[in-house]
Amino acid sequence: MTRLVIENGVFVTGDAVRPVVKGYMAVEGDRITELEEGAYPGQPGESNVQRLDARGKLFMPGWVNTHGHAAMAYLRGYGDDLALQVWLSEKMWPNEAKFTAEDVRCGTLLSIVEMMKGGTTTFVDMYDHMDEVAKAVEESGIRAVLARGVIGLCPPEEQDRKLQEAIRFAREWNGKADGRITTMMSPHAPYTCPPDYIERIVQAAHELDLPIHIHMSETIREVEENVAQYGLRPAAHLEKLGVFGRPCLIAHGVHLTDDEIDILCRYDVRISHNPGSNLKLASGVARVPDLLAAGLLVSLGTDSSASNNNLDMFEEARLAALIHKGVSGDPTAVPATVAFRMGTADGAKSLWLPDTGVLKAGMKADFIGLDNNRPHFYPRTDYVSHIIYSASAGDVTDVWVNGKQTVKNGECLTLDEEKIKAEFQRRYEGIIGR
Ligand SMILES: CSC[C@H]1O[C@@H](n2cnc3c(O)ncnc32)[C@H](O)[C@@H]1O
Ligand SMILES: [Zn+2]
Repeated sequence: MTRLVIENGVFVTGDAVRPVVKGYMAVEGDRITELEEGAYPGQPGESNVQRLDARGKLFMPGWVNTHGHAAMAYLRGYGDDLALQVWLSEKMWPNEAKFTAEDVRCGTLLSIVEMMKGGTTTFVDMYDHMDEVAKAVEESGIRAVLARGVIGLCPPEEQDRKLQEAIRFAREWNGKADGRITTMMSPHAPYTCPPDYIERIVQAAHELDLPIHIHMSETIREVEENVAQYGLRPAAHLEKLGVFGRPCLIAHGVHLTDDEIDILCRYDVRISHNPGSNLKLASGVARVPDLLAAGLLVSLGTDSSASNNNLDMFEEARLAALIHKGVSGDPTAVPATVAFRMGTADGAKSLWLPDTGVLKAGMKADFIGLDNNRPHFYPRTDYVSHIIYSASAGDVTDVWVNGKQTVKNGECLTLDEEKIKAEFQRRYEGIIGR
């Protein structure tokens, strides 16, 4: 087996024991095997070693994007400046209904190129035509946690069909692509899935032993309608339906009361914080400092490029570090170190991926290299501060996932970016004209 040794680099590890290592990192197969200070000593008579001089490079764990809908790239810049319900029902859903499986494949590939080039090594996708998404993940080399999102506002036969499809997809793809794909069950939201349908999805998640991913409490309107319709706020409603009896990741969680935070704590529910999408749709600002103080696991997601409008996790981490300071008046509300952890280690934990999100011997080799020689990386002071407050996706030069390089010198090695962009634009024009 070839051993890759990246030497003379700066490694921002995400590991509390050794946050920064100036030295070398060895990778064998899909794992990091060594991460040590100083010069690489070599080994007597060593062969099969690929040595990479990383002078001027800064390495960190790849970003973990815990919520999104990759194929919605087609709707980037379409339906801007609207609130969630109007945006969904008048702009997104009518156009998404026209997407073919092939459209989803190509849209997902475009988003994967964007994510990988921007330093994301793991992403969550909740969508339709998920076989195509899984194939795109397999081909690209990225890691993903995938779920067929189901909306139950339809006749019973269609509900059944969607649920069966979600079950089949989740069963068939879990652990595939060398273990890079895992799956979840995903009722879209309490306002799009009737209670009995959610209960059936929960039952399926129990049978498959899989987590649940769901949008929850994104807008005030949705919370008020939940109370009006079911007499409960969303957290109590989903608790009653058994959703939190499974490992669960909720997207958004913007409008939560103290009692709801208590419910989420009781079940160790994970929260994907999507600040960019929440700001753009004017949904509000999640109580992240309170969620963190309560001991909840909070990670970062972009949501789709139709509500963001990019998939840049540097931006999401910076927004998380900035908006909670602005809203609370407390400059320590979300420090840079916390924003970094939310986008990396806590993202991985939120997805039940214990072997990624941190650079350390024994972990999966999911990491990114940044050009550390750009002006905004000076002075050489606090690297985490520079990553959160100064860096951007364009600084990423190299990406490895599961020990394989997927981006080199800013070029995607596994996918043909130019071909994907050309096909994407052709398909976009077809979708809009349909
Ligand atoms: C059933 S597939 C996923 C579904 O989710 C929709 N969606 C995209 N962004 C959001 C959001 O911020 N809140 C709720 N739903 C969202 C998307 O349009 C798909 O139909
Ligand atoms: Zn979403």
